[in-house]
Amino acid sequence: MEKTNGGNLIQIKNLVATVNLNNGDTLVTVNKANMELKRGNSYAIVGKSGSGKTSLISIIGLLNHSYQGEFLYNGMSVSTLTDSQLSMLRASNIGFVFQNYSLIKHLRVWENIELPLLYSKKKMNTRQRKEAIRNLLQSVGLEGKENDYPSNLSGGEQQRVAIARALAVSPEAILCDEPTGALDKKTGKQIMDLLHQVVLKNGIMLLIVTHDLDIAKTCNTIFEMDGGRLQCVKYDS
Ligand SMILES: Nc1ncnc2c1ncn2[C@@H]1O[C@H](COP(=O)(O)OP(=O)(O)OP(=O)(O)O)[C@@H](O)[C@H]1O
Repeated sequence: MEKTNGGNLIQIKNLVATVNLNNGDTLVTVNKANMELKRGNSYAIVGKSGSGKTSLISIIGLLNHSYQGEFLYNGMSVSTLTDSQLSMLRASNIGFVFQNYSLIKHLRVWENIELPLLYSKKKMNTRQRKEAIRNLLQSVGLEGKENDYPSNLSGGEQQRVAIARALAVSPEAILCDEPTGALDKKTGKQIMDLLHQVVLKNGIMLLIVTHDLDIAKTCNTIFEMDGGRLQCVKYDS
């Protein structure tokens, strides 16, 4: 896919998402949202509980394809892609980091990081995967932990594994839903420092959803959601 479009990795225009409630009503979760998300930049979405943050990031992460409006990825309309093309685009280009780390408990650290490499279109042999995993562990400061199980690691260390797993496919975007939500303030700051360091180094677009304004302020741009409406409240040129 060609990487043009003025540095925009993702553009959404007048994006609307709805859910059908049990009582027959329709709830608008995302109401005419507009965003331009560029490579190498970081973005935060803040807003009250229920304001639509997760609904929006799920669409941007290609996890939910049910919306109206325009969604361009690398200048190409996502609505023209088939389900399998969307899955491949997501698996090969987007890394996810969640509040609860979402590691597979019965797999060792290195096996958790290996999983996206096995599903990506960027095929590697066993030796290349081992080398990639060693480099990834080094980049998140977890050398020597490759054979541990997630339950033997601290919360901060588990989130570092999740970041290494997100980085494994050399993604164009990393999307995080409350990445520091389960961590103390100091560890949360270390995780954000790490995220900013790896996205800058690799020219990745970082988008985080957070309740924590101090965490949001570490990003170039802050959006606020309120009742499904999205507004840009801070922008660094
Ligand atoms: N599948 C669904 N069925 C019914 N209501 C839904 C569904 N998904 C989302 N909602 C509602 O849509 C609104 C937006 O939800 P969303 O999870 O996007 O908010 P949020 O800002 O991420 O909230 P939080 O910060 O608590 O995670 C909420 O009122 C939620 O209850």
